Amino acid sequence: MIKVENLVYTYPSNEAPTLKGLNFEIKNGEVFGFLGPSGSGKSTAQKVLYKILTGFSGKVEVAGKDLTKWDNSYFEKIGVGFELPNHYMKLTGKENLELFASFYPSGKSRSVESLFEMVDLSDAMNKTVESYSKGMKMRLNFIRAIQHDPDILFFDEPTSGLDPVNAHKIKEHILSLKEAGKTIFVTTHSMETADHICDRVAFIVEGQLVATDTPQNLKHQYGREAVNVELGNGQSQEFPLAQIGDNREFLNFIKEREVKRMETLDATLEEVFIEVTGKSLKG
Ligand SMILES: Nc1ncnc2c1ncn2[C@@H]1O[C@H](COP(=O)(O)OP(=O)(O)OP(=O)(O)O)[C@@H](O)[C@H]1O
Repeated sequence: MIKVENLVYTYPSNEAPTLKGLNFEIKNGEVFGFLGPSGSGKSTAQKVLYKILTGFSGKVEVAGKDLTKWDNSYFEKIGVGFELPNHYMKLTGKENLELFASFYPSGKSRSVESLFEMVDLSDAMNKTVESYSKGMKMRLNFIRAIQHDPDILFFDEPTSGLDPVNAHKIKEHILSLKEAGKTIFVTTHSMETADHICDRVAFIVEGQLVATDTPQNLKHQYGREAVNVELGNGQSQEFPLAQIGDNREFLNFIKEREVKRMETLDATLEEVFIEVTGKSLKG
C-alpha cells in the first residue's frame, strides 16, 4: 500500500516545484496509473517513491511505514521497470538477471529459466543483450523488475516498444501480479494500456492531479448519456438514454430495422484527458 499526501518536489536546479501537492493512495492488489503529457511529472513522482529523489515535502507512506524511515531493505520490497532499459550490453540476458539477483537475499528470486520462458525469451537467454531488439530489452527489463518477487512494483511505460502480442502478454502478466496482491504503480502514454490494466487512473498536468477515478467512471462521466444504434445499411441514429424504454421513436426504430450494433456513447480515456486538461496526450 502506498499513501501520498500533499507531495511537493522541486529539483535542486529549479525554482518552481515539479510536483505541486499530489494526493493519492494505491491499495494492495491494485493497479494505479498516472496519465499525462510529457513533462507533467509522472516519472518524477515515481522517482520520489523509489527513493532516487529525496528532499520532498509532504507525507509518503509505503507498506505502513514513512518512506523516509525505510532503510535499504526498502529496495527488496520494491521492483522497478524503468522506461529506458539500462542493461549490461556485453553480458547475456541470463548474466544480467543473475547479476541483479545477486543484490537480493538468496532464496527469494524466481528461477531465471522460468522468467525467460514467461516472456518468450528462452532462445535469447544466452545471447548478449547488445543483440536484443528494443522490445526484447523491454521484456528483459520486466522480468528483472519482478525477479525478487517484490510486493510493490513501479512500471514506467511498460508496453513502450513492444509489438501488440508482447504488449498484451506484459499487460496480462501485470494483471497476474495484481491478482497475487501486489501494489502496482504504472505511468503510461498508452490509453489502451491504462484502460486494460488500471483499476484507477490519475490525470496529472503540470505537477497536479486533475482527476482520479476508475477508467470506466471517467469514460462514463465524460461521455454522452445517449445510445447510438447502427444499422446493417451503415446508417446510425442517436437516442437519449433517459427513459429510453418509453421512447416510442427508439422502440419503433429498432423494431422496424435491421440493427447491427447498439452502444452507449462513453468517452474514450483520451477524450477524457483532452476534456479535463485541454491538452493532447501526445504532449
Ligand atoms: N533532473 C532534473 N532536473 C531538473 N528538472 C528536471 C529533471 N528531471 C525532470 N525535470 C523536469 O521536471 C518536469 C517533469 O519531468 P518528468 O520526467 O517527471 O515528466 P514525465 O511526465 O515523466 O514526462 P515523460 O512522459 O516525457 O516521461 C519536466 O519539466 C522536466 O524538465
